[in-house]
Amino acid sequence: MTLTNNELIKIRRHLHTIPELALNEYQTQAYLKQVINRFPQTNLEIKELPELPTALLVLVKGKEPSRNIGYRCDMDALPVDEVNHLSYASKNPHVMHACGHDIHMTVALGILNYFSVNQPKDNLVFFFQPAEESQSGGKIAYDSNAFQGKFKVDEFYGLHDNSQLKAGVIGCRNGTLFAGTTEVNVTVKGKSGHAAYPHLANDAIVIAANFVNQVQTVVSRSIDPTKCGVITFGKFEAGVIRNVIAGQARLEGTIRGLTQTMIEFIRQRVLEIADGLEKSFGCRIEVEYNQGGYFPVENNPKLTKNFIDYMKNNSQVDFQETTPKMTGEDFGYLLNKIPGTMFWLGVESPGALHSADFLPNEGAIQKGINAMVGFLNYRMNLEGN
Ligand SMILES: CC(=O)N[C@@H](CCC[C@H](N)C(=O)O)C(=O)O
Repeated sequence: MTLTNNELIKIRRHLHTIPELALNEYQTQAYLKQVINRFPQTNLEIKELPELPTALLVLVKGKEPSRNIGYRCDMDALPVDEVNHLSYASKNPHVMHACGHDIHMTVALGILNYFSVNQPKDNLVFFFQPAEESQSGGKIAYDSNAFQGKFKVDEFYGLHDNSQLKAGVIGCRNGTLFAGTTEVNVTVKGKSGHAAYPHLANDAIVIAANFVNQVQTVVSRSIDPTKCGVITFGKFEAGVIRNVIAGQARLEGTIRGLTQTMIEFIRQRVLEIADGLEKSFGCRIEVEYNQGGYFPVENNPKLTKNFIDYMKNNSQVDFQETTPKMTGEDFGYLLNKIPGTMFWLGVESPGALHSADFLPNEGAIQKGINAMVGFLNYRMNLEGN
């Protein structure tokens, strides 16, 4: 059976109702298996990973394989409360597919469905990856030897949806597509006390507020204005009640750069600022970093040239060359180990990625499938590359 556009949309909508956070994608995995089990099984083989139990690897055996081509999509969602009133809105409280991974999985299923019906020349390895938003599922899979033996991958492709591109547009560039990131957790340890006696306490909220303000100068004052860096703190927790001075504050954020050197420079400046504030406020500030697999996403020059040439010269594809973006992706880790290409699929949403009103245009799904099926067929017939 070949999935129709209506069936693809039903699949995407079902996935949208069952969003799950990183490493908890059990309902999602069960549903993916249910869909894949309806495809012709002759050339398919499914593998699960004990080290990453919600992942799914699917091998499509080729007719005359000369290589294994990987296609990766991510499965997890975000802790966001959906505001769109949709018949297929999230049924899992406080969790939403606000980054479009439901679209990513549907496109992957569409491509997999096509090649389960039309046997490819090469072997194809589909990787349904948990934990892209945090915890680096791609890194866990690679480090636990997921891509070995029959499931070895010689080159990897993957997409991310883009709310700013028109629905169905394929965007890409050679070189760096996305930034590398480092998660940063900061704990400010002051001294709690009575709101009326600030001189006897050491207010962690005041210190943390100073910290947030001072780190803004790293990007604006310490970095060459022609280069890119980001520091965002998305979470700030402190205090228990209005009339007790908070003794502790905790911040969670992300540091980003287009190169590893930039990321390390920002990390160093943040430590220096924390050090300075410790001295001036007489407190303790603990800074922890975790880069995991969020390396800059570096597209392979040769494979990406092939990809862009195909997309540009195909009259059915609306292609746009894009600039690097400060979004992160643990596909950067896989591309650091295995050559490949990441690209954008336009979904033209009124709400941005990661926002509660993210609403991708589903017209992008079939276009993304067609573009990638066409590219994979072209790639499999390219000799000597
Ligand atoms: C495409 C996208 O939005 N990816 C996430 C990746 C998160 C990386 C890591 N957890 C961090 O926050 O640094 C992004 O936020 O860009």
